[in-house]
Amino acid sequence: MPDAGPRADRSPAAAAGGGSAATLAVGIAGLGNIGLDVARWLLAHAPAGLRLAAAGGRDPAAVAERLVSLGARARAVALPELIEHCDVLVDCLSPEASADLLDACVERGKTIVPVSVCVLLLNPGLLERAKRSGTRVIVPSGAVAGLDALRAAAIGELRAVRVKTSKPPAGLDGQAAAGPQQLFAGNALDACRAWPRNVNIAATLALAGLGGERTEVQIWGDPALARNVHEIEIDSDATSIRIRIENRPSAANPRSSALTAQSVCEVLRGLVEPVRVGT
Ligand SMILES: NC(=O)C1=CN([C@@H]2O[C@H](COP(=O)(O)OP(=O)(O)OC[C@H]3O[C@@H](n4cnc5c(N)ncnc54)[C@H](O)[C@@H]3O)[C@@H](O)[C@H]2O)C=CC1
Ligand SMILES: O=C([O-])CC(=O)C(=O)O
Repeated sequence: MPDAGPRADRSPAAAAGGGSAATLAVGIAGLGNIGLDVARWLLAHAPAGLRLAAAGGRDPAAVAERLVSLGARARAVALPELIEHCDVLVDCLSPEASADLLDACVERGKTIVPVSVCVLLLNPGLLERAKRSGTRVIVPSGAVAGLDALRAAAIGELRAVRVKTSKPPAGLDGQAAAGPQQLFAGNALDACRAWPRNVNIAATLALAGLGGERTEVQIWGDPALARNVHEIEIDSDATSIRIRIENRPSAANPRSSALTAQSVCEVLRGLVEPVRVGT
């Protein structure tokens, strides 16, 4: 194995593309529902090697107030500056704001963890530029399960990936009907265009598997549901998988499942934990 030399930095910060400090500085863009949950976890439970260094938003004064209310000593900055203050940028913005931030960050050679995955599917140039510049993009599993097996199946002949998302009306901009109602049927690209805040899991499945054009998506509103339900079918030459996920909606934003923030925390934990379980 080639010797990396005496100056090679093997710290978590270096592995994440950041500086040489022993502690990874995490920046959170958007202290909304998911961003706040991730911040709370970092403040209360972050493993050694991770710290909340900064948060950014449209209004830095409002971000500063939120940080104070959490008892955090992290910096509050404007969004474009956030990347300067962290090794890992967790992007918890809604899609319309996330596109601009990711565009500014993909050439900075740091690590980005974006939750609005539809933005990546709709702008494939972002991932291409990130690859060229050595910017690491870690797409969290978010509200979906089964990506480990999907990625493994994609090594072989992946034949079909289908996802049916059903949410209570409050999770779908209040679309109410007397019974279950189909709101969309088509591919993941068109689903992301039409429902960018609601089908990030479809975008994630598409990136891991068959791509946006071949990943089949249905969206249903169902007033009888109390949870966000995702039914996934994966067929390949090696396996047939059926997954049913029943996610508790977040109290602060019923569109987003509580599992999403936990998934981001698990990504962050994985950056500093030597032991990894699962693909
Ligand atoms: N990957 C996944 O499985 C999932 C992804 N999501 C994505 O996560 C996103 C965030 O979810 P939540 O935290 O629940 O939403 P939220 O609405 O509570 O938070 C959104 C944040 O974006 C900020 N923001 C919105 N527009 C902005 C603008 N123009 N400029 C600057 N900041 C702006 C808001 O101030 C807020 O801090 C969702 O919009 C959705 O796209 C949601 C659920 C699952
Ligand atoms: O949180 C969920 O259950 C799914 C969701 O909103 C998304 O995929 O964007």
